[in-house]
Amino acid sequence: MASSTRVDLDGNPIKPLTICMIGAGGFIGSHLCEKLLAETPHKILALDVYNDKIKHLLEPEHGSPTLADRIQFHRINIKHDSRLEGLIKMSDLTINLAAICTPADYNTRPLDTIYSNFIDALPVVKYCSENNKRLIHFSTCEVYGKTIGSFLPKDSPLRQDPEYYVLKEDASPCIFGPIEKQRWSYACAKQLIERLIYAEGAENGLEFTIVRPFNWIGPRMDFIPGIDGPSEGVPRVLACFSNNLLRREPLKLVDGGQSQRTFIYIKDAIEAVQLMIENPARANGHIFNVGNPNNEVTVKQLAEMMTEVYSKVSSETPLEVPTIDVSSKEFYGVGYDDSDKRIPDMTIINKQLGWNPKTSLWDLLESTLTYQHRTYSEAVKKATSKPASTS
Ligand SMILES: NC(=O)c1ccc[n+]([C@@H]2O[C@H](COP(=O)([O-])OP(=O)(O)OC[C@H]3O[C@@H](n4cnc5c(N)ncnc54)[C@H](O)[C@@H]3O)[C@@H](O)[C@H]2O)c1
Ligand SMILES: O=c1ccn([C@@H]2O[C@H](COP(=O)(O)OP(=O)(O)O[C@H]3OC[C@@H](O)[C@H](O)[C@H]3O)[C@@H](O)[C@H]2O)c(=O)[nH]1
Repeated sequence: MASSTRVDLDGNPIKPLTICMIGAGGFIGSHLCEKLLAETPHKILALDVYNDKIKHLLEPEHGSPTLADRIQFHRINIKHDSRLEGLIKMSDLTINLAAICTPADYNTRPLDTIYSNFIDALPVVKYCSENNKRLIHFSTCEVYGKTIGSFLPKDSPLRQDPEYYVLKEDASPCIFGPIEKQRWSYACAKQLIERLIYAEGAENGLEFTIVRPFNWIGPRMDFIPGIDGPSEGVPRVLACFSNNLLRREPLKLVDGGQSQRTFIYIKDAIEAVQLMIENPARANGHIFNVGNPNNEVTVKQLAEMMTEVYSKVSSETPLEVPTIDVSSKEFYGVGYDDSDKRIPDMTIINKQLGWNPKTSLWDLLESTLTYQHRTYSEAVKKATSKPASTS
């Protein structure tokens, strides 16, 4: 529990903060709220349109009354709510997590995606800048787009050279596909809001930190279609594959599952965010990659590992044919495109905050799939065994 003698990385006492957390009810927000309440004295003004994932923190009867005293939920849609500026003014720090951030939306709802990731973030940046409030803004690793290496001939030896694929905050270009590949609507909107925040820092002195998460995964990520989200909804890959495993269906590999990702355990990643919150002098003015370069797999390898881990934690035998290939057009529709490979360079975050990820892919999948099995397996069994309606 929080003690009055907590110090930052330079040995200075950490002052209790009031934090305006926008998008606090989502996957990352729920873990950040949990950690800040458990380990720090900070107060949270939690803004979101939903609060299901933080309900356990808001109700004193389920948690400690002292924890619930330090979090206040405000059901606010930041698109149109005049309370936003007041809440930012009341806080020492604003953390903006709100976004449409599932790839299935980028090419099918590009307008909503651009509005959510650029236009809706504008007032947040403006209020922080005008009121001299610090901002931690969540961007994405997708701003890098494709690697330089992906444009080299398939057999070029340069493809093996890290210079052609490792993603560096202060050196790598942002490479997106053509406009008709609407997949890039999200990355492009995130890039423009990064540039705007950076410019507010340069011209108006805004104190900011930009976070580029590289595939953070863990419990409470997205939803299981037909259980706690729409039946036809397409969440991110962890939830898609969890859903397939829970329903004993083959896992769908988009375009053969050849794209590569590095996955990081949410609990490791949240430690980096806490360091940013509590070390403003080291974090202000920086853009940070937050990922685990040691956990790289192709999506096909991820599917195979998840199948093995799920079989272990559920004691169910895997399917004889555990995966099937599906085209991206069939799975996501027209305008889909993909990032080929995402390895974060860790130099800047290491130097500024001394942070390193810890958890291996196997271990993080084991704890996450144990959670998925415990949380959803009964509900999925019930849903799949329901007799057809007779009315
Ligand atoms: N999880 C990852 O690996 C990952 C990777 C890259 C970037 N990010 C970024 O991190 C942030 C948080 O991601 P997440 O994984 O927690 O997603 P999430 O969808 O679980 O959380 C986003 C939250 O924002 C809320 N929100 C959206 N629009 C809002 C609005 N207009 N008003 C109020 N609330 C609104 C949603 O209700 C949701 O609870 C996003 O900006 C996302 O782009 C996440
Ligand atoms: O069922 C599925 C789902 C997804 N996939 C593939 O798995 C890979 C990862 O897909 P995810 O849904 O997790 O999303 P991506 O990694 O492409 O993008 C994510 O990256 C960072 C964030 O900004 C967002 O959370 C999201 O854009 C993609 O190659 C996708 O095509 C499958 O093969 N099968």
